[in-house]
Amino acid sequence: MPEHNPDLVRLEQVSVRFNKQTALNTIDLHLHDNCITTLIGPNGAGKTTLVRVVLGLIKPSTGKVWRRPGLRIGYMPQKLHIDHTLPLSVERFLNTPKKVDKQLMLKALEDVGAIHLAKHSLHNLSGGETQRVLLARALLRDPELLVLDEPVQGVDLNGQLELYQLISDIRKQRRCGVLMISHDLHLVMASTDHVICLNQHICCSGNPEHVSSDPSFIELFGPAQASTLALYNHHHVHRHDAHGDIIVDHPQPDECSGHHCG
Ligand SMILES: Nc1ncnc2c1ncn2[C@@H]1O[C@H](COP(=O)(O)OP(=O)(O)OP(=O)(O)O)[C@@H](O)[C@H]1O
Repeated sequence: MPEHNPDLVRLEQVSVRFNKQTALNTIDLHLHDNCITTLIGPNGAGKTTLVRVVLGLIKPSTGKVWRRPGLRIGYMPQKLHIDHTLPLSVERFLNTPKKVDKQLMLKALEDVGAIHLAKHSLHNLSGGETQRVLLARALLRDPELLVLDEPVQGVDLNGQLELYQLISDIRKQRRCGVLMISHDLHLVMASTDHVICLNQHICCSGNPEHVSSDPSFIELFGPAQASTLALYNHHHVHRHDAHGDIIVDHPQPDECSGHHCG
């Protein structure tokens, strides 16, 4: 039997220029089944542009894009743009613009913990509930690749952690690939396999611990952010002995978690 190719999307030496401005510079990127890749970078770094290239909405000025033939992509936008004067239930929203299979819709709502919201008005949902409904909509196509543009925007801290956990669970259940944009590496650390730090070009990439100690990450985000991350790492790198007492494991500075996507 031929071996299953885990690649979903490959970008090779992709550059995007708008007029004379370079938004992306020679980007190499592989997205795989069952792997969460997070894009971080300052405002204007090209994160949304990169997502749009992956979605096929922007053609690169130079470089190559390959997608698995027939690839099903579920996309969760940053914000919901709807007319607040129109009454719209969650169920109806999920059936717009095209009616979807009811079982699929219920399964998607169940997977995001929002089945109880099916009949609710979309306009009365909290920030976290709205994001769950948007995520359910992205799941309707049974995607092989989920693309999430700042999925926790407008959500309080606890809600953000819950959403990242949910994204992690969805990946585990469906074994799909995930590409998401985040502004906050320390919140997303536990729920990502691979981080790409972008500032027009890829400044550094790897597992979250590796990226957080990379000099170019520290240069981009400043030492304060990096030391918060270092603290966060230390808090989480410990085990408990038979009595429940903490045994601290000291990580090596550039230790790799050994995780390989795919
Ligand atoms: N359609 C466009 N035409 C011209 N310039 C664009 C276009 N889209 C994006 N840009 C420019 O490209 C650069 C990268 O924008 P992009 O939205 O990809 O950044 P980002 O990292 O997603 O930013 P943010 O974190 O602020 O959302 C910016 O300088 C932006 O002004």
